[in-house]
This record gives sequence, C-alpha cells and structure tokens, in this order.
Amino acid sequence: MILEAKDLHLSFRGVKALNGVSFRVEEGAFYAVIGPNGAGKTTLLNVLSGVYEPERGEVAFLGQSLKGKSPQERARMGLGRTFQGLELFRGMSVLDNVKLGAELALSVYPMGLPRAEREWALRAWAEEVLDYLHLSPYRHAPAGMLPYGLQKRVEVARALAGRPKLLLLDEPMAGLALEEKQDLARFLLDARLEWGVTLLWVEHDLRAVLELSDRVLVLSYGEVLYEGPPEGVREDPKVAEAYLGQA
Ligand SMILES: Nc1ncnc2c1ncn2[C@@H]1O[C@H](COP(=O)(O)OP(=O)(O)OP(=O)(O)O)[C@@H](O)[C@H]1O
Repeated sequence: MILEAKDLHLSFRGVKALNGVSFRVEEGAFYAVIGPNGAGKTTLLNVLSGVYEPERGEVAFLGQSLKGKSPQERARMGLGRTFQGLELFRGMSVLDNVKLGAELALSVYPMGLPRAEREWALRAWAEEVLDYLHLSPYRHAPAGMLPYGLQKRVEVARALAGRPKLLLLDEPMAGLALEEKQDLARFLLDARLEWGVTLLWVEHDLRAVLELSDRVLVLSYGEVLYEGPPEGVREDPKVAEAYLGQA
C-alpha cells in the first residue's frame, strides 16, 4: 500500500467538504476520484498534497504519517501533483519549467555534487522526460506560448520530473480534445509502467476514468459513496442518484 487516508474531515464555514473519508491506494494503481461538482475532490487532493491540514483524520504515505509536512516535504518524499489550473511559469522555457520540477523534489539529486555536474544531471533528466512525453521539439519555447493541450502535457512532465512515487493529478484531461486525451492517457500509462509511478487522478471525463482506472472512489458531499473496481460504478444506485441529482 502506498497511501492510506483515514477518516478525513475538513469544513469551510460549516460546509463539510470532507466528512469522514477513508480509502487506500495500492502501489502501482491508477486510482480515480470522481463525484459531482462540490463533492470535495479538489479539497481531498489539497489535503493529500499538504495545502490543507485535515481537522480530523490522517494520511499515511508509504507507511509514514504526513501530519504537519509541507507540500514541498511531501514532494521530496515522492508525493507529486499537478494543478487544475495551469501553474506553469509562462515566460520560462518548457525545459526550464521541467528542470524546476526536478529541482523542487531535489532529494533524488545528491546535493554533494559540484554545481556544474548537478546542473548537467538535472538538465539531462529534464531532457529525458521531455523526450518521453514527445515535448522535445518545444523545449526552448516559452511555456505560455504553447497551445493549451501541450501546456497541460508540460505540466505533467514537470510533475514527473520530480520522480514522484505517487502522482496526484487534478483534472489532467479538462479542456483537451479527444486525441490529446488519448495521447495523455498513453503517456500516463507508460510512466506508470516505465517509472513505476502510482497515479491518483481527479477527473470529470467518466468515460476516460472507467476505461483507464483500476480502482475508483466516488465522493458526494464529502462522503464516500463507492469505492471499488470501475465495473461497479455504473451499477451502484447511490452513484447514479448522486449524478442524476446534479443534472
Ligand atoms: N477554500 C474554500 N473556502 C470555502 N469553501 C470551500 C473552499 N474550498 C472548497 N470549498 C467548498 O467545499 C466543497 C467541496 O469543494 P471542492 O472544490 O473540493 O469540490 P470538487 O469536488 O473539487 O468540485 P469541482 O468538481 O466543482 O471542482 C464545496 O462546497 C466548496 O464550495
């Protein structure tokens, strides 16, 4: 098991964004979190990545409690994330954005190395990640100049450059055309295979979720409605009701 969330609670001015959420993620999983608008999905990612501390409950990553650990400390432990809105440095080149992702999770690079060697190692690794995600042709372009679909891919590249053991993805497919979604899906599946990255994603595209994920958590009003294999999601009456209720 790579991640365990136990009885998470968090409210915003009386609104229970998370109300007793527990689940476990196995190593190597492609784990999805879905649910209607306002279900608490982004709040959950923020609690896992350390943006918020839960009022109650606890998260353990690789058997270690994350209590009191900052997002950066978590990144160094191997817990990476991407954001719903793009958080790239728009004026910075694609390569520098990805290099920065590697630097922020620096524990993988021996600090003892001479500066020039470290710089070289970081650059070589960033180039490898870019190549892997078919982004090499754009590496000197300012990130903000790329079409939206490519920017989303750079964001994933930057997160992967930190060599996460578990990567949290916040709606990576939002705003992408079908073909871009298929490309991204392939890159994510490859990264899981090649680098052993466990994936946890929040995603609205139900079809993509059910096709790609091997485990699904459904939230509604901060509570777990369903947890299990994707095949069970559509048959679950509570899930159907939560989604229909929204429509
Ligand atoms: N910083 C905040 N301040 C106040 N209320 C918040 C805050 N963050 C989340 N909420 C509230 O908590 C609840 C859960 O929000 P959250 O953004 O986690 O849902 P979500 O499932 O990610 O929704 P969406 O699919 O629309 O992104 C909502 O009622 C939301 O209004």
